[in-house]
Formats: sequence, structure tokens, C-alpha cells
Amino acid sequence: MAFVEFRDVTKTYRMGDVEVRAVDGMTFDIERGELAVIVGPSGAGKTTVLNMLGGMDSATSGTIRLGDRVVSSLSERELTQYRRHDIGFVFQFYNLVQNLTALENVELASQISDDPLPADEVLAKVGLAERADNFPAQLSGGEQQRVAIARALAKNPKLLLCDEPTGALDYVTGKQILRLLQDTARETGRTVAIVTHNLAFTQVADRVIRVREGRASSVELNAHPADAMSVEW
Ligand SMILES: Nc1ncnc2c1ncn2[C@@H]1O[C@H](COP(=O)(O)OP(=O)(O)OP(=O)(O)O)[C@@H](O)[C@H]1O
Repeated sequence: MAFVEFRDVTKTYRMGDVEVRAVDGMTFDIERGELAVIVGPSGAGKTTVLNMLGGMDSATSGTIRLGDRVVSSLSERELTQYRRHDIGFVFQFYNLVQNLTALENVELASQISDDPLPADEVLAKVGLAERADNFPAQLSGGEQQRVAIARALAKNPKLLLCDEPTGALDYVTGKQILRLLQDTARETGRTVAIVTHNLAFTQVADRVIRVREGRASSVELNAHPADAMSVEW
């Protein structure tokens, strides 16, 4: 059994009389410790997949598993616990608390977790030991995204989910963040899933899940993933 299993999952949104099938029978696996990239054009269903994996949205049908948990069968209450303890989220626009310092932002996450990592150590690991007492507005976009990654990792999550994590960053900074995510998977054995429309990310991934019109059109393994700093887009 794979660490992450997505089996014949559908997600239908109803808006009045109109039904939108955002995910239409999607099936894929992700193994523990992999960096998986879920790639596809706008509207293909990528964010919906990530939200269902993270327990932020429920599937209309199908089965979603993480480890020994059947995420698609959890109650609302269990989903809250799942989001809190098992999942780390990284978003395009960082979503930091503006009136807390970098360190306090990371501490906030470790406080709600069962088994947190020391906030100062995680912040140092993403290269921001010197900026611990800075507020988000005093940090560059790349630094803010590092804080967001540290905040997600401090929860010691089973799965790190990233939605267009470099979408708001310039080219060089984006590559540095991609490398940080690649190192996170390689060095800590953590499972990382990135949703993006950027095809260059496929070179860096251990597993590439291509989505089209709500389905996984292909799933490929990369025998020799490129180093994030060497890819170009
Ligand atoms: N809450 C919602 N209500 C209605 N329709 C939705 C909702 N969320 C997503 N959709 C629709 O589902 C489809 C898939 O959306 P989704 O955001 O998952 O795609 P995406 O691949 O992440 O796109 P993008 O790269 O533009 O973010 C789209 O047609 C979208 O309009």
C-alpha cells in the first residue's frame, strides 16, 4: 500500500443548477519520502486535489488515504485533528500573521501540534536564524516563504502540501525555495507534494502527476531528478 493513495476520486461543486466536476475520477499514489509534483493547466483540478489531500475539502466519491488513515471517511472533528497534526500547508502568498515575528509565526504552529520540532531550530534550518525577530513586512518574499515553510515543518507533519509555492517569487528566489523543498524531502525523508503549472518542476520531482480536466493523465517516476538550482524556466 502506498503512503498516499488517491483512488477514483471525484469532486463536484454545485452552483445553483450548474454542476462543476472539478475532479473527475482521479487516481494516483505517492510513496513516503517522495517529492511529488502535481502539474497541469489552469482549471485542471490541482488545488482541489491538494485541498482534499489536506482535509480542507471533502471528496464527492472515491477514497483518499494517508498512511493508515482513510481521510475520505473522517468526520469533521477528525478532519480538524488531521489538518492540525498530520499536514503542513505552504501557500503562494505565505499567509503569515503580520503582527508576529518570524519566530512567533513558527511557534504558533508548533503550539498546536502533538509532536512539534523546536521552532528556533526549524527557522535556522531554512536559513533564517538571523531574522527570527523580524516581522513579515521586514522580510523579502523569499524570506517570508521560508518562514511559511518553517511554520509548516515545525508541526512535524506527515505530509507537506504546497500550492504554487514559488508563484509570487522572482526566478532566483523561486529556485531557492524549490531547492529547500527538495532538500526537505531528501534530508528529512518527509513526503512533499507541490501543485504547480510550472513544467520545469517536473525535472526536480521524484514523481510527476500530470492532471488534465480533473483526471491524472499520467504518473511518471524520475529515476534521476535534477537539482533544483540547475533547472531553468
Ligand atoms: N468552490 C468551488 N465552487 C465551484 N467551482 C469550483 C470551486 N473550486 C474550484 N472550482 C472549479 O473546479 C475546477 C478546478 O479548479 P482548481 O482550482 O482545482 O484548478 P487548478 O488546476 O488548481 O487551477 P489554477 O491553476 O488556475 O489554480 C475549475 O473549473 C474551477 O472553476
